[in-house]
Amino acid sequence: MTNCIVKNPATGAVLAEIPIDSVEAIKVKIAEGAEAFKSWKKTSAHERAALLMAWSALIKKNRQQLGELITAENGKPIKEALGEVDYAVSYIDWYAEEAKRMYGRTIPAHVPNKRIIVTREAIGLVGAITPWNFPAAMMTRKAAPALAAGCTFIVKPAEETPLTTIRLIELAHEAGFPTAVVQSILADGPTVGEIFTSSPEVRKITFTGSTPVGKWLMERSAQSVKHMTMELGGHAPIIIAEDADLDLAVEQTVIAKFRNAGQTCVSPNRLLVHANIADTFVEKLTKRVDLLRVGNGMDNHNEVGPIINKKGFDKIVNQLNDAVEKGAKVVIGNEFDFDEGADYYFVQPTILTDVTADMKMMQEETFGPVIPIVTFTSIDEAIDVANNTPYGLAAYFFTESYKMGNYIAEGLHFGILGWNDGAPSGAHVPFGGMKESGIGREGGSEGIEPYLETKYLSMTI
Ligand SMILES: NC(=O)c1ccc[n+]([C@@H]2O[C@H](COP(=O)([O-])OP(=O)(O)OC[C@H]3O[C@@H](n4cnc5c(N)ncnc54)[C@H](O)[C@@H]3O)[C@@H](O)[C@H]2O)c1
Ligand SMILES: N[C@@H](CC=O)C(=O)O
Repeated sequence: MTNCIVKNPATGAVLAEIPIDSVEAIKVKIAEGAEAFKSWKKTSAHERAALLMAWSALIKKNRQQLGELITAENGKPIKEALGEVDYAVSYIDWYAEEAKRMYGRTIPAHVPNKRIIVTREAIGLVGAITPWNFPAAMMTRKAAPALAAGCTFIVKPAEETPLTTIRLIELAHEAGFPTAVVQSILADGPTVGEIFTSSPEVRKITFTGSTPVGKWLMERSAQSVKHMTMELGGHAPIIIAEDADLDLAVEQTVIAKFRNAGQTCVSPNRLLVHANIADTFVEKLTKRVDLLRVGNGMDNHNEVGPIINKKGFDKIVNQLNDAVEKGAKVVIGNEFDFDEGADYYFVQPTILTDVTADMKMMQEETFGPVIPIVTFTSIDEAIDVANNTPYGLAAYFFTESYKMGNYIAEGLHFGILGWNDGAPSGAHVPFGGMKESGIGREGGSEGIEPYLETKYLSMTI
């Protein structure tokens, strides 16, 4: 591959053809990033904060253009894409503030004539790898804390959606960041993975993407003992307890599930509903889902965009066929609008009942607008089913009882919990997963920690 062909997933039209970086060119950029670290780490936190604020201002000024770029290359509805720009910039604003709070401490010494000072310093050059589903936010969620901490940064966006990243990096340079401090590279994943993991100059890898690729990067990085942040796949459950506010549960389920056509790491993949309210809930949910309009995200009326590519579409169809063959009932959906020649793929929002644990979608990430529903009769059973996955990213539950809510929250083994809340993400919270959903947290005061090392100085006075 010498060129990266970027397509509009809603139409299959080619948006851009961009030359990919050669291995040599990537190595040069890594060397430049490592060299730039020597002076960048010495800048003051206030100076770095000011540059982040200048970058944020330029992104806000270019909000509409960036939103349209996201919709063009990712497909999500323009309203969501503009929301993603705001979400992306909120990480920059947050870490512009956090840059100034990288506090150290002093430790009382064990003898009178010693003083001990603990400081935090930047790790070095960070290699970032990002997915296509949030081309702006997954990048700034890494770049902002890295730059705030004093690290230099080099990002490889997904081949499906590099245009947003390229534009964001241009804006960073326009804001005043030195060219070698924040860079992007364009090449296929395995090539960059190979280079990043084997480079002694890349001191940290921060990756958002699938669990198998994350595992591969971790294995390879062991050789040079790199710092790693892994934001990997998920298989979120929603538990609807018997006393849940069903209208609220329906509204929040729709928000959580159909954002980005279900192509979101925190998207619910299983809906567990108490048997006594299942019929009412399914009826209400179906009525609401029936209202969702599917189509090109540039049309403001559409709420569910296309699937990113044929590979993603085939996976969804395969899971649906498997479920139906094994006895699932289609309440709504399981319909498609696609054209392999033109290369676009839409999936109608789908609800399935009579779902069983042996169906593929109950174990694998679907990454599409599909809700499989299973029923339960006791909350302990629901918690066990919810936890029965190697993933541990997000989980949601709906109950009006504070006792029940706390009981469920304590029983769930997931990094992110939404109680009566289908949209728990934000720059100010520690986003991340347990088990095979990842290592480390992004966002919040926790999100800058992975870019810092601890050093202490012991002085005899
Ligand atoms: N936990 C989170 O915060 C989070 C956020 C968004 C997406 N995700 C996950 O990302 C996945 C969807 O994205 P995807 O299908 O593009 O994932 P993916 O792992 O195939 O690709 C993600 C990125 O990794 C690159 N890549 C692929 N193979 C590589 C390799 N061998 N070495 C280095 N880089 C490589 C890709 O080019 C892309 O840039 C889902 O599993 C989703 O849950 C997780
Ligand atoms: N949508 C997630 C990112 C993963 O896809 C978020 O809320 O940040």
